[in-house]
Amino acid sequence: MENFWQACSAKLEQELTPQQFSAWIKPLVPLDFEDGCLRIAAPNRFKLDWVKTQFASRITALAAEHWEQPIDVQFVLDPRTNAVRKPVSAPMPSPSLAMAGGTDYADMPDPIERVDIVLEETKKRDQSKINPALTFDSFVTGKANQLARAAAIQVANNPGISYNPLFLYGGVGLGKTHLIHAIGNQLLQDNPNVRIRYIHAEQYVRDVVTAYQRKGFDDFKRYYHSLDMLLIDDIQFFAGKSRTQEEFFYAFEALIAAKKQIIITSDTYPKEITGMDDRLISRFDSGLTVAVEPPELEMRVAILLKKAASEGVVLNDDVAFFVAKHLRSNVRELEGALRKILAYSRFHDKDITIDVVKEALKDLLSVQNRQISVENIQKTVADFFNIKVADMYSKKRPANIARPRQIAMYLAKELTQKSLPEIGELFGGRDHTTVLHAVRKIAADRSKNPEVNHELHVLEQTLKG
Ligand SMILES: Nc1ncnc2c1ncn2[C@@H]1O[C@H](COP(=O)(O)OP(=O)(O)OP(=O)(O)O)[C@@H](O)[C@H]1O
Repeated sequence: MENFWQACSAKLEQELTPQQFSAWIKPLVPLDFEDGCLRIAAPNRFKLDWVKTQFASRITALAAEHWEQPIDVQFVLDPRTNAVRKPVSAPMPSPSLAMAGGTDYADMPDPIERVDIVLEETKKRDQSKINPALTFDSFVTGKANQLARAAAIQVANNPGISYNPLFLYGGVGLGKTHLIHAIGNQLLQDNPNVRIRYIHAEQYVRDVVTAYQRKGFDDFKRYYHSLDMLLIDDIQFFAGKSRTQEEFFYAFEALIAAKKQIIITSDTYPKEITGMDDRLISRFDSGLTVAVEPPELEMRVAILLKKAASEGVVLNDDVAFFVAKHLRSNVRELEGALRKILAYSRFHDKDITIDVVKEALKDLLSVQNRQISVENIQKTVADFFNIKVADMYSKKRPANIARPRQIAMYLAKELTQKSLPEIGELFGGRDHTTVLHAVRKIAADRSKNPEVNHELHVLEQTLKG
């Protein structure tokens, strides 16, 4: 038995990382071997459960190899630990771990060991660069992101199996980074030992440059190729960086072949990324590609209410609607506005009313309104759809003109203070019912069709500058 355990330990030491080996294998003690049954003791219930789920099959296989027959390997709680087991009142893990779920420490008998494990998990979490605050729980769902969220949950539950790579794309501040951190958090919660890494593409480029300067590509490769999950954010930053793309290609191939999960975000869908190697583009599209759309009004309201509640503030619905109606571009902008409102109301010791919001967001709202005139909208929409500005006021009605004109009317109603008759006047003296019809039609299309929503979002962003 001793011989087997020595050989088995040596083998596992080669196969595992030093941290894994010393955390999980070193503390195991072989107890006895009788009638083809080997009993191995773990020092506490936490390690026992972990070893059973993670390493039992490998150790059983090594035992069968050693004795050249099937061996019944049983993992038990170390009897000596049980004898000295006392009630525990050790400190709980750090709030960040608790927030993200983390391990259930209640069963751990030894306070020192408990602290060790917490420290080890904290170190792993730090290395992973996963932000514990960005979880599925704190992610508000709506039409705009429900598909992306469903895909993210699927991947978090079946990493490396369901969709690989998962490619999330969408405009700035729409929650892509949040979602991929949420996947990472769930994985770390399910298995604190998982080797996972979040990296922004710009950092990856810098790492490639450093590896190049220090001739350290072997270490670089070893590290990235050994991960269980790689989360890479804003991959459009790889554009034109051929050496980075080459390295990433190797990492991609190695990870996918080993059924390790890759998750990528970008500001646009794979084929639209410029300056990217074709073989990478085709690989980005080989798993599942999902868009994260700009949030619709109800979702913007829900986000404001949730973010305010997490700050301990109950926001009135009318206030949330006012803010959501005026700030349409993205969630980051909403968060910034909320921070301003909360700071303003605290500083002036005032309740949060619409008037207070108008005051607090004075600059932001005036920027929103200042640049946008109906003429500006007509020109931008005409450019976008490649028609003449004159077609905005003309009586012509072919679809390629009528639709952009309706979109321009909708945007004029949404983004300016003009009334329906005023807008009608500016569109070649049309009746206000024509404008109303256009506004309703485009609003309905927007709520049903993510592509229309995306198109309008692009136009709004362009108009807001
Ligand atoms: N659905 C959501 N629910 C709650 N918070 C959200 C949601 N979407 C975005 N956020 C928050 O908005 C901020 C911006 O989101 P995030 O950084 O994930 O955007 P992004 O799509 O990655 O943008 P970029 O392309 O600029 O990196 C973050 O603080 C994030 O937590």
